[in-house]
Amino acid sequence: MALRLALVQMSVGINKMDNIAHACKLIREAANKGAQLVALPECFNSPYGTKYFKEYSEPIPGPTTMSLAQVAKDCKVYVVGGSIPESDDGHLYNTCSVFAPNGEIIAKYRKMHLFDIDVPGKIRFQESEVLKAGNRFATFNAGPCTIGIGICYDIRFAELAQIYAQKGCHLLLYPGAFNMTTGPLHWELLQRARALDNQLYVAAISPARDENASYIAWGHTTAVGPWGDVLVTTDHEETILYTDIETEKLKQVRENIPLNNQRRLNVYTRTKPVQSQNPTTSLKNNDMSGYQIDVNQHVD
Ligand SMILES: O=C(O)CCC(=O)C(=O)O
Repeated sequence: MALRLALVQMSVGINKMDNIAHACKLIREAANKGAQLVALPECFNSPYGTKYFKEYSEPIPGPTTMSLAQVAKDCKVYVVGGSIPESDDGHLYNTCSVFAPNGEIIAKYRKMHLFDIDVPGKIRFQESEVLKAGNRFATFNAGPCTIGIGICYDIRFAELAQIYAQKGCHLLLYPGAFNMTTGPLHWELLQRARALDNQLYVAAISPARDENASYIAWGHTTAVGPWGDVLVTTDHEETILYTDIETEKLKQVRENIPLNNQRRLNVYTRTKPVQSQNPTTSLKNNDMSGYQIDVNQHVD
């Protein structure tokens, strides 16, 4: 049994209500073409940028998620609502809501790894200046599939994908908006890496490129199979991509290359790190300071 997926690479402008209406129109179009699950890009109701998040933010439920709930119900499809700037209790989050075909919100995911990078002369972006990171995983079931959600920068963290694989996910969906610096080399590579090392499906959904925006998205919405193969991809214009998720494929790949029976967990046991010598150097949002592998340990 397969799940028909639609990945909506939509154009996003500065008018929030227009963005919402446009997303709903494209969801209807995808549903009419037979999609059972329709996924939107990161930050689809707002331009992407720290200066926009507060102005475009809203609570959940709010105008954006209520519109998506209605269209999910009208079209009887699952909707993965990309992400929006969410306001809650004085904080802002980058949040994805998921809607069932009856319009109910069945999952909510707040971006866990905030996009803070500095590539001198190319790009500096600090989401943590305005956003708070989420701390919860989000999975849901759609037909034969269990699906895990991450948002954009989250795809760089192999651990998140691995945890979702352990939770039984067949497909990981990453609404994202890579840029003209990291997109060309990293966007597809990261999707293939996460798919291949966990032997599952991965798809990443970008907004279409707007050359006049302050943040220029790479586009190239893509879906990758459990063999690491690109199933469907595109350039940077607005479009909807379709692909089928076949859970049986995971079984086949995992039988052919049985990584899950071959892991040497007893050799690479994880240990907690010692307390940082200088607490001021510990990273924001990294409240556990991570776990690290004890490289001196060996098992005879
Ligand atoms: O990791 C990257 O290169 C881009 C990440 C990003 O754009 C985001 O998290 O929104």
